[in-house]
Amino acid sequence: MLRWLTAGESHGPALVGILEGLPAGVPVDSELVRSALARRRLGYGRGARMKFEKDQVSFLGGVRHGATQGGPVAIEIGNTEWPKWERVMNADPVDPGELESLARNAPLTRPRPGHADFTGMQKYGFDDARPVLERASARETAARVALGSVADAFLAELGIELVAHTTAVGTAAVPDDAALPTRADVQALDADPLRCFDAETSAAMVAEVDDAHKAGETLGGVVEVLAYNLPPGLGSYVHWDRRLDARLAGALMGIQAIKGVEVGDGFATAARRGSAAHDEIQHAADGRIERATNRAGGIEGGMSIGEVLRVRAAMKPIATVPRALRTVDTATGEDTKAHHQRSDVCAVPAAGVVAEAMVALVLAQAVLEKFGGDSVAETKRNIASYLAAIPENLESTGV
Ligand SMILES: Cc1cc2nc3c(=O)[nH]c(=O)nc-3n(C[C@H](O)[C@H](O)[C@H](O)COP(=O)(O)O)c2cc1C
Ligand SMILES: C=C(O[C@@H]1CC(C(=O)O)=C[C@@H](OP(=O)(O)O)[C@H]1O)C(=O)O
Repeated sequence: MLRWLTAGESHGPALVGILEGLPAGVPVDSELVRSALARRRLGYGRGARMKFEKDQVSFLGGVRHGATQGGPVAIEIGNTEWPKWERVMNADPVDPGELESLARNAPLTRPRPGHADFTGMQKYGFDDARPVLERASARETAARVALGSVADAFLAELGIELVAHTTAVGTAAVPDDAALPTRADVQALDADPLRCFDAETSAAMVAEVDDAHKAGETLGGVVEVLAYNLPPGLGSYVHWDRRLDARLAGALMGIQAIKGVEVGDGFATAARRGSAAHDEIQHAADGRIERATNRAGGIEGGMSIGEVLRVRAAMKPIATVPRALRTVDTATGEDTKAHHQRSDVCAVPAAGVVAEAMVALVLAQAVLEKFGGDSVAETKRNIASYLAAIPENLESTGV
C-alpha cells in the first residue's frame, strides 16, 4: 500500500514529505523534484513570495545514486524565508519579551473569511491565527508536488503519462471542444502565463487577472488533469472506498481551496439523455474493442477503462482579498476588516500542478494495489501478464 505524509509550516525551517511503498528502481534525482517544484511556482497572478523564495531540495532517504531503493522516500524542502522567521517559528521556547518586540509576531486576530483562520482558532484554542494559517497555507503543497514527482517517475516507467492544464480562470474558460494537451505539450504549457493550452483563452485569462488585480480582487478557476495509457481495471466497483473516482475526488478535494471535482463530462452529463451521455462500445479498425467517445473521462464502475483519464478541480478565489472583507477582531470583539499583507491574485496554474501530483500519487497507489512489485521490473512483468491473459473478445484498444 503506497502511503504518503507531509509535515511543516509555511514559515518553518522546511517542509518534509514521506512516500512509503514504492518499488526499487524508479529513476529519481534532485533535478526531477526541483523541476516539478519550479513548475508549481509558475503562473500569472502569483504573489511576491513566489519570486524571492527558493525551494531547497534534499533527499533524506530512500534514494541512492539516482534510483529508489524500496524504502520510504523522504524529501526535505528548505524554506529560504526561514532566517526571517527563525524567532517567530522556533520549535523551542523563545523569551516572551523578545517575541513581543517583533512586529512579525504581532497576533493575527482579524480572521480572513474563506481561510481556515477563524474556525482553526476555535477548534485548536488559539488566540492568534498565526499557527492556523502556518499549516493551512498552500505552501504545504510544495511537499505534495515533490512526492508526486516521484510517483510520476514510477508511472512514467510503466508508460503512464500525466499532464495538467488550466481550463478556466474566473469567467475566462477554454471552449468545450478545445484540443487536449499531451505530455509532449508540457513545455508549451509551462511557457504560457496561465498554463492554458488555448492561446485565445489564455489572453482572456491574463486580462481577467489584470482586471481583478486593479480592482483589489482575487480569482479562482478550473484545472484539468489527464492521464494517458492507463491499463483497464485500476480501482474497483466492489466497495465505495476502492472506487478510483472516489479516491481521485478525495485527493483533489484535499488540496487547499478546491471546492468541486468532476470526472469526465461530470456535471454536464447530468443534463444529458442516456444515449448522449455514455460511450458506446464498438470494434476498432484492428478488430479490438474501443469507445466511440470518452465522456466518462476514462472511468466506469470505479475502474479505469483504458481510455484517457480526465478529472477537473474547481478552485475558489484566493481568501486573502486585498479589498479586505468584513470580519470581527477576536481580541477586541469589534467589527473590522480582515488582515491582509500580500497574497496571490490567482494561483490556479499552481493548483493544476498540485492536482497532477495528487493524481499521480493516487494512480501509483492503485497500480501497486493491483500489480504489486518490489522492483519496477516486477511491476512491469505483472502488468504484462495481466494484459496478456485478457481474452481476445475482451481485448480493447486501451490494452
Ligand atoms: C497553490 C495555492 C496557492 C494559494 N495561495 C493563497 C494565497 O496567497 N493567499 C490565500 O489567502 N490563499 C491562498 N490559497 C488558498 C488557501 O490555501 C485556502 O483558501 C485555504 O487553505 C482555505 O481553503 P479551504 O477552505 O479549501 O481549506 C492558495 C491555494 C493554493 C492551492
Ligand atoms: C508560499 C506559498 O503559497 C502561499 C500560500 C498561501 C495560503 O494562504 O495558502 C498564502 C501565501 O503565503 P504568504 O501569506 O506567506 O505570502 C502564498 O504565498 C507557496 O505556494 O509556496
